[in-house]
Amino acid sequence: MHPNVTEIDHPLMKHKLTILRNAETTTDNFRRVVREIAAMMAYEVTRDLATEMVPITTPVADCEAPVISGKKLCLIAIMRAGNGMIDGMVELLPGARVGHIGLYRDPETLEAVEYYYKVPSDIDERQVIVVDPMLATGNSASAALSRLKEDGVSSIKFVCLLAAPEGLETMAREHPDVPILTASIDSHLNEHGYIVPGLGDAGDRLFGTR
Ligand SMILES: O=P(O)(O)OC[C@H]1O[C@H](OP(=O)(O)OP(=O)(O)O)[C@H](O)[C@@H]1O
Ligand SMILES: O=c1cc[nH]c(=O)[nH]1
Ligand SMILES: [Mg+2]
Repeated sequence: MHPNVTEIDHPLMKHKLTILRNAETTTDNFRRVVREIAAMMAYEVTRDLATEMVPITTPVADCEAPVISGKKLCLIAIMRAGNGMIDGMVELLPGARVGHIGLYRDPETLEAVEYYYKVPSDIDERQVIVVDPMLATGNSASAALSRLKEDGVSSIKFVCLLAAPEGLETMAREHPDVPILTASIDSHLNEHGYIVPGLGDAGDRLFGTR
């Protein structure tokens, strides 16, 4: 198992995940709840950001108060489904830059195929948070992380809604240095590489393409 995995244990998160898992949830509800969960995950994944004290004046007194310091943030969405999480995260992190990596999973081989790559030019100086709702075989996430490391990124975290044990194994083998935050570790992958019980195809459910 991966050395640094955090599974969020919170009733609000579990409740919202159940809405996503339910096959009867409509596209507009699915999209809205992904955005809400993503905001909660932004809160959780930034828990250890550095702060520094700055002098301010409240209506009552002068004081020193904390503000975020250290490396600037960059969110990276793995397209398509990762895009669904960006809006919720930037609501909490309005100063973050956003990059995109286009990857699709070949349905036969389950290998990740890259079709797009656009990230900020100073990506190597930023704290990077890669987001994708699904970690199934882990091939897509692993390819995205390898691509970012080629560009000199040294400080990376990975955030997903659902993780399969198989994907966590891939990440443990290929990226043990990258902390993973997930809303749930599910049971296993089925014969088509889908997470069980899962929520189906996240991209199709977000964008209504099936
Ligand atoms: O861990 P893996 O086995 O690589 O599977 C996970 C990937 O599959 C989904 O993307 P998909 O290929 O369906 O593309 P889409 O987001 O465009 O639908 C999902 O959003 C991940 O990127
Ligand atoms: O269950 C899965 C596996 C990969 N991609 C998805 O969207 N869902
Ligand atoms: Mg898909």
